[in-house]
Amino acid sequence: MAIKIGITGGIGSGKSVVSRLLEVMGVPVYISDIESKRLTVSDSLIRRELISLLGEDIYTDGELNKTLLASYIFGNPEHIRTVNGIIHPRVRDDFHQWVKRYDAYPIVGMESAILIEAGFAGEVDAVIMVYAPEEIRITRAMQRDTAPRELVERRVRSQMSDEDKRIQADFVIVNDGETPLIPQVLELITSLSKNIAYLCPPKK
Ligand SMILES: CC(C)(COP(=O)(O)OP(=O)(O)OC[C@H]1O[C@@H](n2cnc3c(N)ncnc32)[C@H](O)[C@@H]1O)[C@@H](O)C(=O)NCCC(=O)NCCS
Ligand SMILES: Nc1ncnc2c1ncn2[C@@H]1O[C@H](COP(=O)(O)OP(=O)(O)OP(=O)(O)O)[C@@H](O)[C@H]1O
Repeated sequence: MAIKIGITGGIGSGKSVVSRLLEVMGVPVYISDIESKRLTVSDSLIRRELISLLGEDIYTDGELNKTLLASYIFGNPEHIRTVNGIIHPRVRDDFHQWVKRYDAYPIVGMESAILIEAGFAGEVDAVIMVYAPEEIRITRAMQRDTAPRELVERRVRSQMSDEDKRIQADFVIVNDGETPLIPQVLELITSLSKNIAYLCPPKK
């Protein structure tokens, strides 16, 4: 059975960059942002519940109205809980199916900014935190999304602070733009591989 790692970190921390490096090194990664968007379109239960919560406008020409959903959830903890309660159970089920498909791999990953908040940390064997100071994260997200500071800060405030997440992580990758990234990812793989050897001793 594959070792499952969760890759987390706040908006703009560099999870996608780290996940890409892991994939290049042979670790398949389930990207929750992408898969949850796919499910909001393809899963009839999610569609039905989002329409009954937010009306028909939540889908435009069959596509999710991301602007409407984002303005509903970000900045309102009650709304975010309701929407997460509709989407996250289906993401969890989908991840279980995905893991079965990648069972031949020694290590697989799940990337989610809200791995801990969403309770997905319980689905993985180790939590990897990609850490960058908040101001760097905000600047990166503003540049990447050509988004105003206020919008990015609202999303930052919808997430657990990275300082709190860091305490719960098994392994921290620092992505502050100064500490080299690749050696840290290699160290992570080496340390996980040692655990695999320990858990699955070679057959004689
Ligand atoms: C609100 C949506 C439509 C906004 O889409 P958009 O393309 O503008 O942003 P994107 O998906 O790239 O999200 C950007 C970042 O916002 C943050 N974010 C997204 N959803 C959440 C959430 N429920 N709680 C806290 N932060 C979130 C993450 O850091 C994410 O990486 C989209 O994020 C969404 O459908 N969110 C609800 C589903 C969810 O919880 N996704 C997170 C992974 S399970
Ligand atoms: N070490 C770095 N040096 C320079 N730019 C970086 C570095 N790490 C990440 N970036 C850039 O910062 C932006 C945010 O990184 P990335 O998309 O990986 O963050 P993320 O944690 O996946 O964010 P989100 O939660 O919003 O999906 C991207 O444009 C990325 O190219």
